[in-house]
Amino acid sequence: MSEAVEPIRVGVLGARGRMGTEACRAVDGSDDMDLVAMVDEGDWLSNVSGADVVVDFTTPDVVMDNIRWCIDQNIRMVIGTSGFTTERLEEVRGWLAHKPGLGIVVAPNFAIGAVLMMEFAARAARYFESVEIVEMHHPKKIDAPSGTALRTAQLIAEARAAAGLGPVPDATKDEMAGARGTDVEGIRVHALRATGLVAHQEVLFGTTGETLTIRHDSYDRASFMPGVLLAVRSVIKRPGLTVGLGALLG
Ligand SMILES: NC(=O)C1=CN([C@@H]2O[C@H](COP(=O)(O)OP(=O)(O)OC[C@H]3O[C@@H](n4cnc5c(N)ncnc54)[C@H](OP(=O)(O)O)[C@@H]3O)[C@@H](O)[C@H]2O)C=CC1
Ligand SMILES: O=C(O)C1=N[C@H](C(=O)O)C[C@H](O)C1
Repeated sequence: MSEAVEPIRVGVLGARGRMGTEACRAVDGSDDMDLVAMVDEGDWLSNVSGADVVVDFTTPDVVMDNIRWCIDQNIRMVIGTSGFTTERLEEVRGWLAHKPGLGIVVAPNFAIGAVLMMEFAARAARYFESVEIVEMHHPKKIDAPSGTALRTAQLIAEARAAAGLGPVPDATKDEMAGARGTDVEGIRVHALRATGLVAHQEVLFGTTGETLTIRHDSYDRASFMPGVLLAVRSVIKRPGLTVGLGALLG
């Protein structure tokens, strides 16, 4: 006789937001998960204390407090909220060092196509002297550049450094503020906002006589949900900090 497996108890932070609403629906529709708490601004964070895993889709200004609290309560987390600079990731890694066995997944983008776009960009980076990132989102997005663009820039910067590439060539001397985007670890990132968009990104590489453009489009937030569920299932048996969904895809 096989033993019955207990469902994973999941709490969602930012539950009334665009992503939180979708995540609650996806968790609720999963046979192996129970949605045990839906928390939004103004609700008690302690409502998630019975959860095995907390999913966070809030805002960059509150996510670090949420992480600190969940780590203190020994609750695993799956974090989709943006704003994770290298410094923030290091801070979370430091907190987790005191809790061996506890796992957190920070995924800048849960869409499979976006994960591949980042991987392909990291792979291409060493072959092109020039690279710029253009991220395009709906106008209700409060942060810029996007978490996906930040992560892509980090990965490209790492790959360039490993290949011994110098700075991206750019003769600009006379610049109106913002015209050349923002500098993320030496990579120029441009953020566009327009009604009708959901989440889109292009990475443009250039070298002598050719360019390569890698583009990903999410047209619907449903594109993120298989990745969210995969991360919830994975974090149960994955201690430490995992950055990006790539490591969970096999
Ligand atoms: N990793 C990924 O694949 C994806 C990540 N994202 C990221 O997820 C985040 C959320 O995006 P989105 O759903 O569009 O944004 P929304 O603004 O729609 O949702 C955020 C929600 O969090 C709530 N909130 C704010 N503070 C708290 C708090 N302290 N505790 C609990 N809830 C709180 C907000 O409430 P109120 O409105 O009342 O302030 C709001 O309901 C963003 O950082 C976004 O970039 C988005 C899509 C995909
Ligand atoms: O706010 C959004 O919508 C999105 N946020 C994430 C990000 O900042 O990269 C992921 C995706 O781009 C959608």
